[in-house]
Amino acid sequence: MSLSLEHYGLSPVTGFLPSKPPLQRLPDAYFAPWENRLDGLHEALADHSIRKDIQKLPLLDTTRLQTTEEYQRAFLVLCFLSHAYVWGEEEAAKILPAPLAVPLTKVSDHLGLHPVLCHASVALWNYRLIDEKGPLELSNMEALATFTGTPDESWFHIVTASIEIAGAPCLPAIVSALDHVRNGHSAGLKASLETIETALKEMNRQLPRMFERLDPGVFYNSIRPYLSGWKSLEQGLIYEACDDRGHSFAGASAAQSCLIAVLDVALGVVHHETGQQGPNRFMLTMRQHMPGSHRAFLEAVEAAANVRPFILGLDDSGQELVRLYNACVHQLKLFRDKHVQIVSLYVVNQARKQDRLGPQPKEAQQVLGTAGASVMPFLKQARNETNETKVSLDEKKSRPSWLDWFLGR
Ligand code: HEM
Repeated sequence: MSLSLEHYGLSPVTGFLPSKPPLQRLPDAYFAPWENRLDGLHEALADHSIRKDIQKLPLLDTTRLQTTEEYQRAFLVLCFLSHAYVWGEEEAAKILPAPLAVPLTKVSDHLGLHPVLCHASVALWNYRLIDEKGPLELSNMEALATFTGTPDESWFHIVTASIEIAGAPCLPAIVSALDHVRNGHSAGLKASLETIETALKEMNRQLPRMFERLDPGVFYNSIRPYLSGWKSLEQGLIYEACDDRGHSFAGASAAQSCLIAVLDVALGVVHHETGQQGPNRFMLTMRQHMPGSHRAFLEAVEAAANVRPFILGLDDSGQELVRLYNACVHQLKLFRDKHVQIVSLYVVNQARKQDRLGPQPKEAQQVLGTAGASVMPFLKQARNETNETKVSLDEKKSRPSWLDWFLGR
């Protein structure tokens, strides 16, 4: 049976972004203490008054939240306040106070997320349309929440969101590609792959726009520290009045983008542990930082993934489909090429500048991302694995056929 995007709360137009712009405030005035504290967050961070303020917050009852949109807004507000609380003073906090910890844990459980900032809270649910009647595109978007109040940070969040928008047509195309393969409908599969290739090209056009208004120094020194999770805290973070143990959750990273993960599984790109055999554990962990319904969609596509085995089973008359399949994989590889350049500029070079690392490339490879990955070897391997997924006609002859794959399931 065909996968239904609607069933997973996804839109054929906006993809993993909500079909309507996110709430800008929680409508119930009961939640005003949270919303008021988020207003001017960067000013409170600049004058180091944030912890004192947050400690005065009341412990609010999340059962008053009604809709999914309200839960998403509450999650965003509580995540921004929590990261401001932990990282907002010279020494990181070790305990998240109950007025944040309790509602954040409840709201994140409801959404199928960990109680920590993630790609959904910084990019998917964090934009407004400048002209409400205007188009959903970068020039008409602004971030709802930032830590720094800088245009750079807003740009960082909305360029990321605009890549999700550019990739949205991939979702219905992936669903139809799975159906066409199941029905042996080559013409339909061709149309689906063409849509995916076009969308990936648009994603690749959006990604370098990051350079236009995001200053590397501002990103590395001012924005990035707030995106970090709790892995660098020796005992992890204790969520007061929830449980007694420390939690070492990863921070926000677009490695939690379900879009890229779903493109990988749909096209049959497999990622291994860096320099080793076996599945890439970091990428699997990132799935736990995707909203539960998005993760469920990813798993459903993964369970049904049939495009690559079908392509491998084609005879010489299927060359056009092989070419199209390779074109999609190539665009995904180009995305990772551009991403490696971005990470070199915004993370590795900045880390070197700070003298935390020596000038040797080998040492620079030890830089960790906000989600805790050792960056360069991991990203380059992911890029190479994508490239190696391309199919050559010679290779096809030595691989198991589509029928072998189907019978082996
Ligand atoms: C200034 C912009 C960006 C920087 C500095 C950056 C940095 C990083 C870093 C350091 C990692 C390693 C994992 C970790 O976080 O620990 C990573 C992984 C990743 N990032 Fe980004 N990133 C940026 C923008 C984006 C955007 C806009 C996307 C797509 C929406 C994206 C998608 C990914 C993906 C999918 C991974 C996992 C590795 C892979 O699948 O190739 N990144 N990024």
